[in-house]
Amino acid sequence: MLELIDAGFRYPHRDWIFRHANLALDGGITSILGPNGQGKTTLLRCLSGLNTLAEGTVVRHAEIGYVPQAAASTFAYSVFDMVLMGRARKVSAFAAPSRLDRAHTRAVLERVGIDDLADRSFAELSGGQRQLVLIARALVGECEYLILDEPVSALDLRNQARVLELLRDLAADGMGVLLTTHHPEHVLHLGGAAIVLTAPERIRQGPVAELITDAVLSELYGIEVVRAEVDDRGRARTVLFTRYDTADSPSARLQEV
Ligand SMILES: Nc1ncnc2c1ncn2[C@@H]1O[C@H](COP(=O)(O)OP(=O)(O)OP(=O)(O)O)[C@@H](O)[C@H]1O
Repeated sequence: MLELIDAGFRYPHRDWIFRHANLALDGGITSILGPNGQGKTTLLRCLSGLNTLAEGTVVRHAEIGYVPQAAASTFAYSVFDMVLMGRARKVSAFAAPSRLDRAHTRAVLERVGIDDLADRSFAELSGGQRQLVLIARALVGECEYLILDEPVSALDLRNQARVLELLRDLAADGMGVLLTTHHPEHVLHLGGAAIVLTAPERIRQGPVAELITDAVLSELYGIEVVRAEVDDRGRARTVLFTRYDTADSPSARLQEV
């Protein structure tokens, strides 16, 4: 449904963010991991059509809903209107939203768990609340592929869990889901596929179970990442932890050379 073929992107007068990239996304959940500044947002924007590739081709066979990273906002709209605006592509240019559009908006607010915020001003919300509103706004447009930039970065633990479950539900309903994250343990929980950005010409894609190993994560972040199995109500669950005493770790030595 989404594809990059020999794709390259660079900002004007800058080095390549990625080059000779080949990716094929066929639906389900795909998580993108990479260190700060490696190009995750840029890659999402290229796949969404918000940035234009410098080289190669992007193929888009799906209607895309894009959820940007939550940012400060001066929009004085109510949450309800803000989400309703996501319905725009379902409403003809000169038509007012119908009762059906309003009912759909209410249903999505409930599904995301923010119906109690409907009448609040978007500008007055916290970062986490805004993040949930932006997810609702993308969903209300009934896209086929939901692309989310760090959708849980501003959320507390319960809301992180709620959004992860929502993304799994949406994928189970047939929606493609592509997200960036700095939480490898969330990627293990979500399953599906992963994309790992290590360098402009080193972008790997594969099943989470095969690609997301201690060695790959340690290389990716330059800090030792170790997995452990814990008992989660009678079932084995993998958790990850980093070694903070990095002074003697192989990755610290690697960074020194
Ligand atoms: N508009 C721009 N003009 C020039 N350089 C940019 C622009 N936007 C981003 N960059 C640079 O491109 C690189 C990749 O940025 P990007 O936001 O895609 O990274 P990221 O992996 O999403 O980072 P983070 O995890 O910190 O959000 C960074 O070095 C950034 O400084």
